[in-house]
Amino acid sequence: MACTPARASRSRSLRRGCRASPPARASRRPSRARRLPDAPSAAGGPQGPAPAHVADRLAAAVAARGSQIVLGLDPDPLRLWHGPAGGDAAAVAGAVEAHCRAVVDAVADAVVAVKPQVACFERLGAPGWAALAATVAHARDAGLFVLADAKRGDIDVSAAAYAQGFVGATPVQGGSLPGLGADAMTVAPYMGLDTLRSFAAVARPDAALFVLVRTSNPGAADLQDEPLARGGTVWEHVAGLVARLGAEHVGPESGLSDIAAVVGATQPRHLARARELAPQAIFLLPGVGAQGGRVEDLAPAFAPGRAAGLVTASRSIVRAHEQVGGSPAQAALAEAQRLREAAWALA
Ligand SMILES: O=C(O)c1cc(=O)[nH]c(=O)n1[C@@H]1O[C@H](COP(=O)(O)O)[C@@H](O)[C@H]1O
Repeated sequence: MACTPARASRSRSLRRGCRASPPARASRRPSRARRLPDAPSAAGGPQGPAPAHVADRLAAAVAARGSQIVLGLDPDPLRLWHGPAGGDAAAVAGAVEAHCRAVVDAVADAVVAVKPQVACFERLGAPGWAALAATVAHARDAGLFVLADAKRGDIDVSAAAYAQGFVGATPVQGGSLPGLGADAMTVAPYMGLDTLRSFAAVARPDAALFVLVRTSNPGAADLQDEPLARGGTVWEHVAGLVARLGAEHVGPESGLSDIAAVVGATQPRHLARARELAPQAIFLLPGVGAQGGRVEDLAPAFAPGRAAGLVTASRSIVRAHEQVGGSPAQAALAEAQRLREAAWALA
């Protein structure tokens, strides 16, 4: 089929299909930048075409949906909304998928993204991966940005393979095989900047990386807070690397980069310094609720704008009914809405 300008302008996917693609292009996942803005916004109406840069796309979605909340999906087979799951891996994975679909359906109106914790699916083997893929597709159909929480890190070739699996595609004879199709993935920085570059080479231009900078767990202090001989701490150095890599690809509309930082909400005293070191990075803020963090303490994260801070919560939303009673769906939506309002009031 001939590639006309009109056809090529319809979508980024079509544009890709119409141009001569070098092999490196084949390693990138098929673009689905159009999905988020066409989804119903929190205010109700359909939105216009999506910006091209992933951070601009996310910022547009935050504005359209009126939410900076990320729904964490960490399904535990013994604590599913429809009851504990048992049987073989296929049966348990089926129950996990049904649970995740129900959770997404319940809270989609109050959140901008989902963050499936991939270990919770991978532990179920091949059926678990299928459940993850179905959950991702369901979240995308609900208009949500998808952040695969994989926390990968490895040397260049292996980093590329991980990235192809989550946010890219794998070049094969005669074409490429799509990966999971996530908009972003979490990565660990401790193998160095060259490995982050290898992830970024696959993720760019469509997907984002969320780099662990200062995590929410108590043991984060063991390594990340260690002082460096030349001054500063390990995590501050990582924040600098995030800023350096991110400065290469900043969204023209949002001013935010495609290299984001994970900064735990449990130690909010670090936020102002992190923001100083990485002024254009989107911050993912885990640790609210079950780990003791409070949205009210997170204001420095949002200094560059509303989309610069994403508050992620898993247990406090999905298990809200265990605290307040009532139906799991209603309790989850109420908690997600409470978080949304608290975060929105800060920016
Ligand atoms: O990258 C993450 O999402 C993450 C980073 C971090 O510093 N701390 C942290 O708890 N998480 C994730 O957040 C989820 C737990 O969230 P809660 O249930 O809300 O505490 C798990 O999937 C963790 O892997």
